[in-house]
Amino acid sequence: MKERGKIMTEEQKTEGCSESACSSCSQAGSCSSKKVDLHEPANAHSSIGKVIGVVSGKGGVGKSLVTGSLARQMVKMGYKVGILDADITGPSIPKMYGIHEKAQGTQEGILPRIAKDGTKIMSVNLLLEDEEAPVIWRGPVIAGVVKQFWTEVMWGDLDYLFVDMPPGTGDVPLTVFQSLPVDGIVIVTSPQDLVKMIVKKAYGMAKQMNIPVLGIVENYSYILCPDCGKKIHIFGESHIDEIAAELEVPVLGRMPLDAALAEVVEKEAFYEAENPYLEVEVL
Ligand SMILES: Nc1ncnc2c1ncn2[C@@H]1O[C@H](COP(=O)(O)OP(=O)(O)OP(=O)(O)O)[C@@H](O)[C@H]1O
Repeated sequence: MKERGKIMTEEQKTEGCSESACSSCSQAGSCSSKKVDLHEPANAHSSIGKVIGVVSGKGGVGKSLVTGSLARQMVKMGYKVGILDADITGPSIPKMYGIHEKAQGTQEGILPRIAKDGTKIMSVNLLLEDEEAPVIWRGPVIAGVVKQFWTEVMWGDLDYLFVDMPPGTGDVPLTVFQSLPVDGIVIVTSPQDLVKMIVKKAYGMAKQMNIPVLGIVENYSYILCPDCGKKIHIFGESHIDEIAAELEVPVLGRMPLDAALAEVVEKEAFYEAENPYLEVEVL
């Protein structure tokens, strides 16, 4: 199926035939170019409503914080939520939620850890002997682990599974997009001009994989002066509206650098985090 150096889109996987053409084609029975579904089956003990990827074109823009915030929002609305930490070399989700115990396994799969607000979490840090040990694995091994977080983790009943992706458009996002039935992605960005190009790369990748972009979140948009309440745009003027209009996707929030959010992460108590800057109803 794979062509060297090319991402295969859903259309390309059918090698030129459209799905609707298949049913009326005289060679339908013997044809080898039928649409191939590369999605891996979830674990038999998982029943997952929507899978939402949280991506960023570059590192450090607050992707994990946004993943957690989206999860919190859905938990507060009464949904059953999980977070699959696909950021294998820089996992931060378990620590944010104060989880340091290892995940347990049974004959049938691996059990995610459950945070104090009920969010189910799986991360490589829940499997490593020493959570501070670096993960020095090659791309295909990392991608394989992410796939196992889908096929071997017993997620149970979830309305939403958020996938905290590693930054960029490398091996792991590609594996996630190809192997998991991702319903949509949220792109996290920061205000610098350079980011425009980077957002377009993340958007372009999702587009090529036929995955809807649900919206963009701009982080580090401003700081609020504690004395006069004025918004100070430390990274310069925002380009988010321009980008969103060009790509025809909604802006889901503009987050300031916020001491309360930083504190709840430092306290490892994200299960009680409030993020009032995201305008997300239902994803
Ligand atoms: N709006 C914010 N206000 C305060 N602190 C923030 C904000 N956004 C992110 N941070 C803090 O900045 C740090 C980096 O954020 P985070 O880990 O979410 O980034 P990331 O994009 O996931 O990073 P990486 O690309 O390395 O995975 C964290 O300590 C986080 O708590």
